[in-house]
Amino acid sequence: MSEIPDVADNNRDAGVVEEVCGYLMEDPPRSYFLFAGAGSGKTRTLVEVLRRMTGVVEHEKGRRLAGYLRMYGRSIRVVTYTKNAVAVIRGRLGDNDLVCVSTIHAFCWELISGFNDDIRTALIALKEAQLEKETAEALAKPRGITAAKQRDLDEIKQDIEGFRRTDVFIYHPDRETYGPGALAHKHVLDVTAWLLKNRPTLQTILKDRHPVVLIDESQDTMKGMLDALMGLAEPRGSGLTLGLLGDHRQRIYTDGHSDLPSLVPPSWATPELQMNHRSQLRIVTLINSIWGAELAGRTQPANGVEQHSRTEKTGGVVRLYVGDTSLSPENKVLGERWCADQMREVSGSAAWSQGEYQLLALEHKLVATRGSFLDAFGAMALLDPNAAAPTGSGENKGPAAVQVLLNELAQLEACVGADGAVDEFKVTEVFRRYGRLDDMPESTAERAIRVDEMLLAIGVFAAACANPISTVGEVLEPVLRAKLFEVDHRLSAAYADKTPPPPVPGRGEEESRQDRMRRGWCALFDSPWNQLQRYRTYLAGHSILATHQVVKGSEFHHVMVVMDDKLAGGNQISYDKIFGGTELSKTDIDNVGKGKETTIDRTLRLLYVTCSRAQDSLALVLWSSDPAAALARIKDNGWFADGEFEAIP
Ligand SMILES: Nc1ncnc2c1ncn2[C@@H]1O[C@H](COP(=O)(O)OP(=O)(O)OP(=O)(O)O)[C@@H](O)[C@H]1O
Repeated sequence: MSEIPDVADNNRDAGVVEEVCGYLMEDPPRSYFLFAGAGSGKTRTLVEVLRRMTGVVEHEKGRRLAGYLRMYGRSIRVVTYTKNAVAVIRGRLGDNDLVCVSTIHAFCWELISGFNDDIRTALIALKEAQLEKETAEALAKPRGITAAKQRDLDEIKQDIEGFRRTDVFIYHPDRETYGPGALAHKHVLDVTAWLLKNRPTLQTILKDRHPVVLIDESQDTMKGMLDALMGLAEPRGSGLTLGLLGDHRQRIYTDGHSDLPSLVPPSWATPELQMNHRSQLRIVTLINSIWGAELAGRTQPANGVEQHSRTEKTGGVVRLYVGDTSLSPENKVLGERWCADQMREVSGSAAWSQGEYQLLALEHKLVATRGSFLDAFGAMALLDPNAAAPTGSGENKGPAAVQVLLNELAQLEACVGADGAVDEFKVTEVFRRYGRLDDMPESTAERAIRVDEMLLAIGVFAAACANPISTVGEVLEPVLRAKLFEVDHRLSAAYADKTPPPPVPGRGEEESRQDRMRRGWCALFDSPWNQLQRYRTYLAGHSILATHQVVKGSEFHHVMVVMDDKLAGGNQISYDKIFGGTELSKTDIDNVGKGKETTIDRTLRLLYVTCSRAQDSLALVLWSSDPAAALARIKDNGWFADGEFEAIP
C-alpha cells in the first residue's frame, strides 16, 4: 500500500476544526454538538478552534471575531468538567484574554454571586417545589405520611425558613464552605439554572459577557444547567451560541441527560470526530463491538460513530479472564497476578510483570482491599461517606474532621527516617508552616520546657511511626497529649471518649448518624497506621489503583479492569450480567418494558470508558458467580476471538 491513503486515513478528522469555526462565525452563529469519542483528541480540537477564533492563529474571520469581542469587553466561555482540564486548556492556550476557562461551578458562581435576593428567591422556590413533590408522593403511598417522612418534610420547611433569614450567601467553587449562608456545590448549579430560566437580567448578563459558551464533557454536565443554556441558545440568533462536546457512550454520572444526542435541536450542526488516536486497532475494534452489542436488557440505542484507529496502530492485545467470585480476597489477588503473568507472555511487555499497569476497579472497597488499606478506608467511609473516596472532579480531600492525620501528621512523618531518627530541621519547617511556633511562651525558661515537651512527643511519635504494627490511635496519642497541632474538636472528643463502638446494624436496620460516626472513629483509631499512607496516595490519585469513575480523560499503556460485582454493593452496576454469569433481574426486565435505563446500560457505558483508557494492552478480569455459564456466553457473543478468553485456574 502507498503511504498516501494512510496519511489521509489518520487525517480524516482534519477538517473538523475549520468546520466548527465556520459554524461559530456564520451570521448568525450556529450552535453545534460535536460528537467526540474516546481518544479522539477533543481537547486538541477545542484548543485549535479557540486559537483560530481569537486570532492567535492567522484566520481572517477569527481576527474579526477577536476584534468584536475585544471592542465589547466580551469573551468565549469554556466550561470543563474538572479543574485539571481547566489547567490543561489554559496551558495549551497560553495568555488569551478572549477565552475564559473554568469548571461549571466557578462559571455559575461568577454569574450569581452577590445577587443575594435572587439567590434566596431561587432557593426558596426550589425547596418549595421539592416539598410539594415529596408531600404528594408520600400521600400517594398506602401508609401516607409516616413519622420519618414528616421529619424529612419538616427539615425542608426549616431549610426554607433558614433561607428567608439569610442576607448574604457565600460559596467557593474549590472547597466546602461552612457557616451561615454557605451554599453547597449542588445548590449553586440548581440556583443558577433556575435564575437563568426565570430572570431576564441574568440572561442578558450572560449573553453580554459570553456570547459563546463551549461545554466539554456535556454528557455528564448537570441536566438543569444544560437545559437552561440550551433554552437561551434558541432560536438561532438569540445572542447565545452553544458548542457542546461530548460522548454519550462515556456518560458515567447520573447528573447528565440520558440521551443527549436526541435532545439536540435539528437546527444545530452535528460534526463528528471519527478517529481514535489513543488505542491500538484491537482495542478500538473491541470498544466498537462493545458499544454496538445487542444485549438482552439494553435499552439505550447503539447510536454513535464507529471509531477508526490510527493506521500505524495495527496491533494491541485484549484478553478476558474469568474466575469464581466466591474465592477469598487473597485468592482473588493471586488470581489477578496470574492474569498479569499471562498478559506478560501474550503482550511481550515487561510492564505486566513489574506492576507497571493500571488496575481499574469497579468500586472503592475493591481498590482498598487490593491496595491493603481497607480498614482505614472503611473507617473513613463511616465518618463521611461522601468525602472518603476520590471523585471525578478532582476534589479529593477526605473527611474534614481527620485532616490533621492526612496533612500535618503525614508531613511530620516525612521527617522521620526509616530507623526512627528525626530530622529536626525539617520538623521545625513543618511546625512553622502550620503556625505552631507563633505562640511559644515568651520567657526563656517556659520556652525551654515547652520545647522539651514537644521533642519528647515527637520522639514517641517517630517511634510509633517506625513500628509497623502501630495503630492510628497509638501514633496520635503523643500528638494530642502535647498538643503538637491544632486538631478538629470532633477528633479530640472522639479520642477522649473511651466507650466501645456500637454494634454493627443488622440487615435493613437503620443506624443513627452518631452511632455510625462512633463506629468510624473506633475503627480509625484501631486501623494500622501504615494503611493511612496508602489511603492518602489513593485519595490524591497517585496510586496505580483507581476506580472506573475517576479515570475520566486519562490514558494508560496497559490496563487491567477488575470486575467483581460482589464487592460493588448496590445494584447499579453488574458486569456479571453483561457477560452472562448472572441472569437479568425482574427489575431489569420491568425497566426494559418501560424503556427505562437498566443495569446493563449503565454497566456497558462503564465498561466502554474503562476499556477505552488502554493504549496497548487490556486485560479484563471477571469474578463471576457462574464462570462456566459466563465463558459459554462469551464464546457466543463474538467480542473476543478463540484464545482471547480463558478461565482463571
Ligand atoms: N490529531 C492527533 N494526532 C495524533 N495524536 C493525537 C491527535 N489528537 C489526539 N492525539 C493523542 O491521542 C490521545 C487521546 O487524546 P485526548 O486525550 O485528547 O482524547 P479525548 O478525546 O479527550 O479522549 P477521552 O474522551 O477518551 O478522554 C492523546 O495521547 C493525544 O495526544
